[in-house]
Amino acid sequence: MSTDYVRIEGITRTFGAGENAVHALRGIDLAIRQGEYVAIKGRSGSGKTTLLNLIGGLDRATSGRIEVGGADVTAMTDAELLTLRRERVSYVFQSFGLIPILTARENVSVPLRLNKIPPRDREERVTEVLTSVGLAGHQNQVPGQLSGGQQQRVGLARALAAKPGLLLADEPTGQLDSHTARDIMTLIGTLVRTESMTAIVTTHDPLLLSLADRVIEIADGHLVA
Ligand SMILES: Nc1ncnc2c1ncn2[C@@H]1O[C@H](COP(=O)(O)OP(=O)(O)OP(=O)(O)O)[C@@H](O)[C@H]1O
Repeated sequence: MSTDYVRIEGITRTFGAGENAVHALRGIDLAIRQGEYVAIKGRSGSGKTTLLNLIGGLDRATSGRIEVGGADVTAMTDAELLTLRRERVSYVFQSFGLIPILTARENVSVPLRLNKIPPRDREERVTEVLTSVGLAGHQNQVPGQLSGGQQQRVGLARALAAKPGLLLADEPTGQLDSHTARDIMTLIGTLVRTESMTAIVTTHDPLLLSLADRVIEIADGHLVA
């Protein structure tokens, strides 16, 4: 039996007030099963990033309810949201977000240090995730010595390191050429299965949508049926 890992009910998000109010999300209802790989498409400004930020607890909804792994994110205190992001939800960014002076290994070990994983387990896990993204031979290079695709593989390895239940990726392939972008989207699909995660990825690229299990479209803050 499949269970929902993410449950979104009646979510709205309005920025500003009065005449200047921007209704970024106007009532979103959505359920995402555990282990599902979902792609969100929509034009620029349709609300994709806003939705991802609400699911990951980086922003707060104006109204509605979001559950992640059975926990009500919309009712959490700031401290609880921090714990959620450290333990259960991780992000991959379009701009990779790696620390330039740290090697690939050191970048990947950051979330494990934050979670106070003992050094031996940490080193083992870092080797495991870097191998699973195909970077076993590049562990001691800093981001500036890696290609864009390799840097995003480090970003993915870092996101996976602490075994999150949910991976959120906002345009993870936006800075990559089409061939590398395809490799990264395929890799996310493989990792979702091998690491038994749920993943939600936004993308503008129609060619990449077919790599996800399901495609959701947002237009003007609504889901398109
Ligand atoms: N912090 C903010 N303050 C005011 N308006 C905002 C804020 N964040 C987003 N918006 C507005 O909300 C709407 C949705 O933005 P959002 O970034 O979610 O779109 P998107 O679909 O991710 O776009 P893109 O594909 O270009 O990243 C836009 O009109 C945007 O200008």
